[in-house]
Amino acid sequence: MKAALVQLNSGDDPAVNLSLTADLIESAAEQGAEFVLTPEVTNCVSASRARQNEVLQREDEDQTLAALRALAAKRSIWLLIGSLALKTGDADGRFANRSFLVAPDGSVTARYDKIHMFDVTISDTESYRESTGYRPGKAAVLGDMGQMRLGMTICYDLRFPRLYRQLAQAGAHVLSVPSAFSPVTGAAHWETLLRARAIETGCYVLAPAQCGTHTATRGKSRRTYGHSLAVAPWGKVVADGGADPGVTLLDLDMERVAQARDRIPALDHDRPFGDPE
Ligand SMILES: O=C(O)CNC(=O)[C@H](CS)NC(=O)CCC(=O)C(=O)O
Repeated sequence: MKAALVQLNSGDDPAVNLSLTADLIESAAEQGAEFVLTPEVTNCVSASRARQNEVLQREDEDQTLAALRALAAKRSIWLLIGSLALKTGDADGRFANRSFLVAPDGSVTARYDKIHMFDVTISDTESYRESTGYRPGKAAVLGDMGQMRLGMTICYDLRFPRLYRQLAQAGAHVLSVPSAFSPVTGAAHWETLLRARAIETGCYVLAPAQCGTHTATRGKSRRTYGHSLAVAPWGKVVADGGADPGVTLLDLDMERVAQARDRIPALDHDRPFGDPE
């Protein structure tokens, strides 16, 4: 199966982001992609709670979701919408950071809310408090794509290997990690962590990413690392989206999943052990 990673530089206007995203998905489909993946917060990258309250919608009213479902159906492709920022109706006003797996008939077959929140101080000038704006999900999700199963994760989840192991042991062949990684941690950790998750699980790892400089909030712009990556089950990087928005194609070969697991059956070799003595 041919897959495509869509790399975006989403701003804080969902209508503009939708139009750019749809163009890139169309281009991927033109080039033969049957499975297209977009990054975390495809619909809106903004650090302004006021702006988010103004432009974000609930899932049942969200224009991006409706339009991308229609596009998947029109092109008859599988589509992973890496995530959408959505209103939830919760009393505390927090949003959901939710990933959608859309089938070629346009139906949503799986949805996953990001579990691990990026509440991190990277340096004196750079910190993130994701849990202020978003409510964390509580459940791991495996999407059914017929011949293969997709373990759905988002961005900072990447640092929690237990989630990936459980998804693989529950049947995942492919793991999605749509992201908006920081440039600093991206340069230091991104490729290594993605390759490790692929090697540990014998899964393909598909990580479409946000890139570049995003809309500024109170004079402070946010930057993301780019380099959408695809890693094969033996650990080789088979696609790299570079620094700019665009589409990167790759082949998914389920034989390679079986081969990697035959050679190193570590997924079946867990043994019980107690707390460290
Ligand atoms: O802010 C939003 O609207 C959506 N959420 C994100 O972009 C999140 C929280 S700021 N980004 C990450 O998880 C980056 C993780 C990362 O960079 C690392 O693990 O090193």
